[in-house]
Amino acid sequence: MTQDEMKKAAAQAALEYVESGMVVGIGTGSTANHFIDLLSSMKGKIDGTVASSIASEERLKSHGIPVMDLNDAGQLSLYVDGADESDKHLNLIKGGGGALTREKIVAGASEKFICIADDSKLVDVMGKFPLPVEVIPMARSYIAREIVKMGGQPQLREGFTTDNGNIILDVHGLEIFEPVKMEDEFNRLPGVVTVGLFARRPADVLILGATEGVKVID
Ligand SMILES: O=C[C@H](O)[C@H](O)[C@H](O)COP(=O)(O)O
Repeated sequence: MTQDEMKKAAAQAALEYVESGMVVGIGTGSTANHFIDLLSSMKGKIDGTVASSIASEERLKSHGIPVMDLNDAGQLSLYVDGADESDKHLNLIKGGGGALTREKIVAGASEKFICIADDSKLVDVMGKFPLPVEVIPMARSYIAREIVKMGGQPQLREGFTTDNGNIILDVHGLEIFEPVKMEDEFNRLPGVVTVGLFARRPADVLILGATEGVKVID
């Protein structure tokens, strides 16, 4: 099985959590794209979706799947999204595609968060994947200096602007032993919009595609 086939297998397994009449929160990235493509077979049964990025919104619409504004949707039953890394407690690093802020909002507004990934994403200690931080452009240098004081090596994601008009600093060299504490430390810095650590709102279920089949951790 290729890595992409594992992602698709995880996305297929997540479809089982979708029930008639639900409004489903939809993540961003290659694994979420598989989920969107598979969800099109159920588009007549669900009440709609809320997208976490412009890219996902466009893909949903291209399948004729209705997309709602989060402000009109109320609390969502389900959120399905990928991740860049997960630990065994289902704390996540997200934002490799730069969609972390809207993803964190939609995840926060959802009762259940199903994370779908291939099994290479499950790690003992997070941080090998550079931690994305969305930053207001005028705060770029200040936040970069603060990150260095915290022991990280920030790198500007060149030529990239988020859906919210901000920049991303990818932080290398971290070993994340206390994810909640680190999420709070980043959130305290004025100018940080969102850090891609999902520890205060981790996933509820992790579905991993693997060569030997799909594994579910909850
Ligand atoms: O901003 C992007 C998201 O957080 C993605 O969920 C994450 O980067 C994983 O993407 P992929 O499913 O392409 O590995």
